Amino acid sequence: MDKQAFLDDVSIERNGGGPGMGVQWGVVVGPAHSCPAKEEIVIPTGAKNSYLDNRGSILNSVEDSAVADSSDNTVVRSTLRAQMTKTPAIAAPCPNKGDKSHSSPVVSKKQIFSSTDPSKQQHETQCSNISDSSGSSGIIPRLIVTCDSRSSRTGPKATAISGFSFDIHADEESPCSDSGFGGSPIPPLLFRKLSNSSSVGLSPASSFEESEDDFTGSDMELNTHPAAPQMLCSPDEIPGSKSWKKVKTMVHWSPFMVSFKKRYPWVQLAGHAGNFQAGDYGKLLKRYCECEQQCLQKLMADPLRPFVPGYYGVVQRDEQDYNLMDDLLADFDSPSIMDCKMGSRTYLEEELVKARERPQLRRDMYEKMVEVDPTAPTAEERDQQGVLKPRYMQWRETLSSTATLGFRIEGIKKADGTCNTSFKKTKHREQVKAALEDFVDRNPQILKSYLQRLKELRMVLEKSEFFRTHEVVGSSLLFVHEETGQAQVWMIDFGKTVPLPPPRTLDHRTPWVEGNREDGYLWGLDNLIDILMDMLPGA
Ligand SMILES: O=P(O)(O)O[C@H]1[C@H](O)[C@@H](OP(=O)(O)O)[C@H](OP(=O)(O)O)[C@@H](OP(=O)(O)O)[C@H]1O
Ligand SMILES: Nc1ncnc2c1ncn2[C@@H]1O[C@H](COP(=O)(O)OP(=O)(O)O)[C@@H](O)[C@H]1O
Repeated sequence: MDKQAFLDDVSIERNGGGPGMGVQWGVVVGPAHSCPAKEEIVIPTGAKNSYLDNRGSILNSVEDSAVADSSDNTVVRSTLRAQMTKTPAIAAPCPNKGDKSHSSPVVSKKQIFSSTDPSKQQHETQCSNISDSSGSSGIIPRLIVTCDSRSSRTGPKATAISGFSFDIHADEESPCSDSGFGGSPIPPLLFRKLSNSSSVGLSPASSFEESEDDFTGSDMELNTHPAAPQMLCSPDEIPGSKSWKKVKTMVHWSPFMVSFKKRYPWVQLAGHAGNFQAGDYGKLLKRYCECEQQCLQKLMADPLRPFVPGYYGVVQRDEQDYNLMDDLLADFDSPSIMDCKMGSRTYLEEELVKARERPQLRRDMYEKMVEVDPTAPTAEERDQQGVLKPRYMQWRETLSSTATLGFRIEGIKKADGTCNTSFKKTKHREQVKAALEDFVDRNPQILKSYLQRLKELRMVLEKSEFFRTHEVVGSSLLFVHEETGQAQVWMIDFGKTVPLPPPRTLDHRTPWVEGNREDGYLWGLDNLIDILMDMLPGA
């Protein structure tokens, strides 16, 4: 079986049998805040799709596996692992796009691959209708004031309070930055990021299991369902366990000619739940966001190309558009992963403007705030049980190292299976250093590899036309290494990376004042490199 069929629509064809014969789907679902799967639900093949759609919020970090039962029926079991991410999303519109729906060009698979050729990329930037805010809106306070405390909250529907719209259903918001800044309406309960401190977030330092391998049928048609990156997961499948490998070896030599090839574990460390699906082998589908599409497309023709996931265009699955990109974990067997959100600012300037024009109170953000620090909300905010998104974002920035170092750790998952997304208060240099030391297990080789890669990245960033001409906000560096010493870093998440109106450029180091659009990305990278240098033996 080729890679194409891998992780595509499922049909298992036994020798002489029809598609789907004897297939059952066992979906193991765990609570969103804990990694290991808990409860098992067997779903008939036909029902799987809608089930998965409905449970999109738990569809991350999953893998495929197959076993052959004693009666020679091939059974595909799908284990859905609760993710380390935020709540579900259906689409991911770009910043400054009022319309959450979109009609993007959907390309065929042939087209997808031709789109990787930068010379053929003719798609003009559509995301550039972002006004230059400098000087256009008069005096703009850096910190957004909260609502009038005399206002009352009247119920679950959006309510106007002293000129603010109370947006109780934050879940209705776009994951691509629009939300809470006067964002546009989208279907209810579809979008929201799951805070790692919120009730739907992850428990800190949780551990989880990963299936090591996967299977393909070389002599039979086997496609896994697109909506379900899957894994087999049972309580005894602890990391490093070889028992499952044995089963698969057995299947490999079964009369059904199932063959296996190496399958890597996939983990989503941060971001919006339900945003990702498995693509063909080594590829990921990320829910479509026009801004991200534009960025990735341009990046394929920029010197930064080796530092971002390969991008293959827009694909449609179950009437949903996705950006198809490389899965950066594909070349790793047992990776340790870290997501660092770069920059000194985590919201776009245009979002501030929107927030002033159409302020919306966010109860979910208020709750996330209170969960971390009950004393954080002002009296007014307590009264309103809501905060404005910019206020929340700025609070997060000053609570963490974003404001002081220009980056923050969002999550770490180590090869030993432990994961930690509880870095909201990791603020000071020494705290960050301790977390980084733990991440690399004080392994100087890994440290050096990371440093080399980051220095290369910095060099390329400094000469990248793309970087110079974009405000890069909310983008992360994804660190991936394994014990062998292999260590890589990539830039990911361009959902809030927007072009500047020509001929403006940024140096990404100048401190931000509203209007200058600076994002502090390189300042953060300088600090990150400096801390890592400090960790070198003898430093
Ligand atoms: O990390 P926590 O504290 O949960 O806060 C999140 C992050 O700041 C998200 O930024 P990022 O996407 O850069 O991770 C942001 O998404 P966007 O600004 O992208 O939309 C979420 O806004 P909402 O999606 O509006 O909830 C916000 O709730
Ligand atoms: N190309 C990729 N390859 C592997 N993992 C990825 C890739 N892109 C994202 N991830 C995983 O998903 C997480 C969230 O990604 P991100 O793009 O920030 O999502 P969102 O836009 O929902 O915030 C990352 O922390 C990482 O763990």
